Amino acid sequence: MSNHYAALIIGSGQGGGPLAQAFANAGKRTALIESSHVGGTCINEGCTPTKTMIASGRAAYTACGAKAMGIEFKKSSLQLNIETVRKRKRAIVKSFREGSEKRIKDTANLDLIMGTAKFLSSNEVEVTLNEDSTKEVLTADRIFINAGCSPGPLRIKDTDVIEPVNLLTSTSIMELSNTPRHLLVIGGGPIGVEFAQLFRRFGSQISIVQRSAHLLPNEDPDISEEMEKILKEDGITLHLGAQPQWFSKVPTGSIVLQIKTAQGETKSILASHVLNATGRTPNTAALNLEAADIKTDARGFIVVNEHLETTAPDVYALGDIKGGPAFTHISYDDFRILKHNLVSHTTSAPLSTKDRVVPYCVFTDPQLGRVGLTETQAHKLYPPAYPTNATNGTPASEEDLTPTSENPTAAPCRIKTASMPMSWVARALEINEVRGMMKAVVDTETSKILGFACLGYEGGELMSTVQMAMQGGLTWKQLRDMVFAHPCTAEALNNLFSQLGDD
Ligand SMILES: Cc1cc2nc3c(=O)[nH]c(=O)nc-3n(C[C@H](O)[C@H](O)[C@H](O)COP(=O)(O)OP(=O)(O)OC[C@H]3O[C@@H](n4cnc5c(N)ncnc54)[C@H](O)[C@@H]3O)c2cc1C
Ligand SMILES: NC(=O)c1ccc[n+]([C@@H]2O[C@H](COP(=O)([O-])OP(=O)(O)OC[C@H]3O[C@@H](n4cnc5c(N)ncnc54)[C@H](O)[C@@H]3O)[C@@H](O)[C@H]2O)c1
Repeated sequence: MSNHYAALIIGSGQGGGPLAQAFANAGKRTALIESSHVGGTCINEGCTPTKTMIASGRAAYTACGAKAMGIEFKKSSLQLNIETVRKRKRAIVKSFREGSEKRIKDTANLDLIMGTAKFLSSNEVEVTLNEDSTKEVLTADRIFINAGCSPGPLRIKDTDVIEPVNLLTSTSIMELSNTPRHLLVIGGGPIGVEFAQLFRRFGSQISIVQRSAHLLPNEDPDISEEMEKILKEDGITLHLGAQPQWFSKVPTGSIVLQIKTAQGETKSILASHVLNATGRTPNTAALNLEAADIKTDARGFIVVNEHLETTAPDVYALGDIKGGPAFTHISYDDFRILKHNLVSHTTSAPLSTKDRVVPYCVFTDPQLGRVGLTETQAHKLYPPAYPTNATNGTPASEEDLTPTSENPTAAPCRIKTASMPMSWVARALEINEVRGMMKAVVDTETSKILGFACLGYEGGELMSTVQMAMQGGLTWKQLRDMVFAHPCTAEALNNLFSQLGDD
């Protein structure tokens, strides 16, 4: 059998699996190489298991809040059975993975090869097979890299004093058979906040140490502050703007992290376990990218253009390994772009990643659904025509922005925002889910909605509703005046956008 393929895909992540099937279904001989398990991070270690476990956390939260809704447990107290949580998580992961594996194995023209790929040149890959460590050399007309990312190293001094079983990653934490007594979460990104809240609900004491001034630092500060308020209400201790110094251990066995606080003071935090949630690094080490002259950026991510082409001819990268937004739906959209451009061969213009809308949802409870520009980003994109106070960084006042004979070009800022607490939403009050807020960013010149955030119950769903409106070209005025079914959460959009005026 020839070792030459029309398409060779490295990694069966959220883009790689479907892309392999698309080539094979188009009659192209295709190989999909996977070093670990089919389905990649999302199914095995990312979205699927975390959201399954978070649903258990939600059940605990709801049960604890049931009394306020008039439902009381009379005989037994509430207890966590982590073994059941873990079993349920494993079963769902297994069913998703086996489903993907079956679809791939049932596809004609597609060889699934379990092993680790390494470039020998831009059209030659050596695979070390998992089964017996033998090596095979494969060649291909086109090669696609969908090898993803892994938890990055924890760059704090004296990390080695922590017993390996107590130094957790987003993967190992989901396999614990006991909940940590005190979990110290380093990093306040999506992984940090989701696990912090989950394990708080499972009964752990939680501290988060976040280097930047806010959790989820890419959000507007008012959204991050609302998230911080919610997590504090849940009993989580936050150390924001804190610089971790070094780890040590006390005779009782507890781990101690010394931090410099935002105020410059030294503080010690005691913990039983540490979760490293400081970010993920691309899986490029095994790939020998130099042999194919595939360039990476300063952080090690593969450099691609808007058509996902790397610096090597006929070699493409998709998903997290190319940097940028690291989400399942983005990896899948990369697949759509490549399929359109290289498999479907439609006569329409090639698709690209340029100006792609990137929605996402952080699965805390309540969720944070976000799409489009934040207020901070919108102001950068559309600065006021006459930012009088730019020198001291404060926004120009209405007066400063009124055209006068001295300042004829003065113009008000075209960006406006509307926000309101979830406690104003009838549906939220009825179901006793009033935590959070929603916020929209609009362009007053075009009436376009530029961005939307909902930190609220099922916030991802409301965000998706607004996303559809944005992508369909609806204006904020149309949403302000649209008839939504009462009492759905979406009817709150009438109230939110009414704040921007009734003309
Ligand atoms: C804890 C956690 C929670 C997450 N939650 C969400 C969420 O709720 N929503 C969301 O959109 N995203 C979430 N993500 C991110 C999401 O999982 C990724 O963005 C998504 O899986 C896309 O990954 P990918 O397609 O780039 O590759 P991956 O899914 O990472 O797959 C890469 C595959 O390549 C294989 N591989 C690597 N190197 C080689 C090699 N040399 N040879 C052969 N095979 C190789 C790997 O074994 C892996 O199977 C989460 C991530 C984590 C870690
Ligand atoms: N619901 C979702 O969509 C979801 C959930 C989980 C993960 N993800 C994806 O996974 C990716 C990785 O998530 P993540 O949270 O690990 O990474 P991240 O890079 O988003 O966040 C890491 C945070 O850790 C902080 N940090 C880094 N080093 C630190 C240190 N030494 N001390 C204190 N703080 C430190 C950073 O300031 C940053 O805010 C995300 O980009 C996201 O796209 C998505």
